[in-house]
Formats: sequence, C-alpha cells, structure tokens
Amino acid sequence: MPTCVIAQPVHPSGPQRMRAAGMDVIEPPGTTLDALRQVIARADAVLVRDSLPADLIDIAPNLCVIANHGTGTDKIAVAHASDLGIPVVYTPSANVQAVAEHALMLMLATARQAALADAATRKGDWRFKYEQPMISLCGKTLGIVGLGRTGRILCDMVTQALGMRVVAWSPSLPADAALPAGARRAASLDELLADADVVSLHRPLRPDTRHTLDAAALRRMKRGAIVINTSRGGLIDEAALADALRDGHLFGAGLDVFETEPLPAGAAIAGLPNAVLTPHVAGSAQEALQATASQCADQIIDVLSGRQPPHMVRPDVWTHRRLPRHPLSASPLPIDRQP
Ligand SMILES: O=C(O)C(=O)COP(=O)(O)O
Repeated sequence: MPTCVIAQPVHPSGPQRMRAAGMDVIEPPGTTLDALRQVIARADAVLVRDSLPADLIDIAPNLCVIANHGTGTDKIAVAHASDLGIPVVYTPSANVQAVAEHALMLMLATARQAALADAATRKGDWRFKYEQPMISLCGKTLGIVGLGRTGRILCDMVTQALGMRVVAWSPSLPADAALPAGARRAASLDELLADADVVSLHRPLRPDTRHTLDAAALRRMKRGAIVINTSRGGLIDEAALADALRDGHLFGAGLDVFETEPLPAGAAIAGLPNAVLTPHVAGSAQEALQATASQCADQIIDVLSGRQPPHMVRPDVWTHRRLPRHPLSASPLPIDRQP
C-alpha cells in the first residue's frame, strides 16, 4: 500500500481521498522539519504546506511525488526533486479567490485601522474615535504588481465594489494581453509606484523578484500610501518597510507573509501600530483549504496510478519519473474532475 506523509495539517478531504484510493496516510506528530524527518523515509508521496529541502528528499528513497499545498513553490527544492525524477505538483487556482479576499480585507483593515479600533473598543477607549485618521478607498488607485489569477480577481473586486482605479504591472504579461475592465497598464514598476495609493503584491518569490519593494522602491511610493502583501514575505525588504512605516512615509501595511515565518520574537514590524498582520492565512478559508487539499490528493493519486497530473511545476520530469514502488490501480477520475 503506498504511503503519503502529510507534513502540516490540511483539510480532511485530502487524507479522505487518498485513503479511499487505497493509500496509507501518516500525519507526523508536529509541523516542523524535524517531525517530518522522522517519518519521510516511509513516504511514497509527501504533501507539504511549508518547506521541503533537498536533504529531506534524499532520505526518502521511494518518494515519487511531492504535492505543494498552494500556488507558491519557492520553499520546495524543485530542481533537486526534478533531477531525481520526482514530479512536484501544485494547485495554482484552488486558493486564489480566498487570497484575493484576504488582500481586500487587509486593504480595508489597514485603511480603517481595524486592529487598533478593535483593541481600543475592547478597552472602552473612545479617544480612538477622535484621534485616529482613517482613509476611504473609493476613487483611489490600487497598484497591482503581478497580474495572474489572484491579481485579476482583486482588480475586479476593487473596481466593481469600491470604485477604485487600478494600475497593473507585470513583466511576464504579453504586450497584447487583455487587461481586466477598469485596469490600465503601467510601463514600469516605478510608474506604478508613483501612481498608486495602495500597492498589492501578487507575484512568486524568485531570485529576480526578491525585494521587489526594496528601500528605494518604498521611498518612490506616494507619501501616505499603503502596502499589501499576501504573496511572499521576501518580496519586500521588511526592515526598510518598518522604517517607512515608523517615520510616516507610508500610512500603513497589511501583511500576511513575512521574510521569516513564524515571525521571530522582537521583529520590528510587530511593534508598529500601523501594520495589520495575519499569520500566512490568506489561503485558509475553509472552501479554499478543501479545494487545495483535494487537488493535492487527486494529483498524488494520479501519479501513483500512472496518470499525468494537470499541474506539475516541471512537466518535463514526467518522461524520466521515478516509478512508484506500490502503484495504485488506475481508478476512474472522480466525478468532479471528469471532462
Ligand atoms: O498558495 C500559496 O502559495 C500559499 O502560500 C498557501 O499557503 P497554505 O498552504 O495555505 O499555508
């Protein structure tokens, strides 16, 4: 019977689907790499929400598929896995609606100082009502950096519901690609930063995208602007962001992701009242968690049954993949995946 190790908790739909397909599922007693290290040797498949470095892949001789829970695969040693013939599958659309909703929530929460308002209300401190500035978003310009699935959903939300203008920039967008209604294209990141009242990041973390917002880029933003990040912490120079929030260049920031997660004790950003922080939960709406876990499980089952899964980070690996020690007999596609 093939075994899947689930490195961090996922929606029960994932383990259920794998058990129903005839697999054994192991959930380690903890979410750390050390907990994973103790059991990964037994894995034919692994499902991860956090990192999977090369040395852990090396101690799993039967591993023949890695499922990344979500869109961003930056914490998985994809090149190493690919060299070994281990396909990495991911879920590029399962959580995009939830992430866009979270970005919108952070925009509103930052503009309306929701965390401070909540704390003041609980203390009966009505000075907040008279002393705290707030911002309305209607008529303001949202700069969307990266116009993939999530960026496009967010664009529709803010133009239709809030009456915002949108300026988008994405170096990977073909020059003739259609933009969502209400969006216009910036010729450069600098042009977007100069125009936007709110900047929201929606791009993967790679060496060439690291510190997309570095100290100079943050200073190019309008005074009093807002930064939103639901993608990856490494896209922003967090120390420079903390400086720009502290000295008032920026009005606020809404952040779901950080350069180091969990956020280290004493992190500068955690001491700033104009930052609204959430612990990497943008994709954690129940609906999104269910879709993400199910799509991971289905693709693991695909690989173990000899069927090419729909979302491989490197589809070229399929031709020289490591074959499963315990293949599953190919079952019909689940009803919700039939063409
Ligand atoms: O989709 C992504 O890139 C994510 O970061 C999802 O994170 P999660 O697996 O929901 O903790």
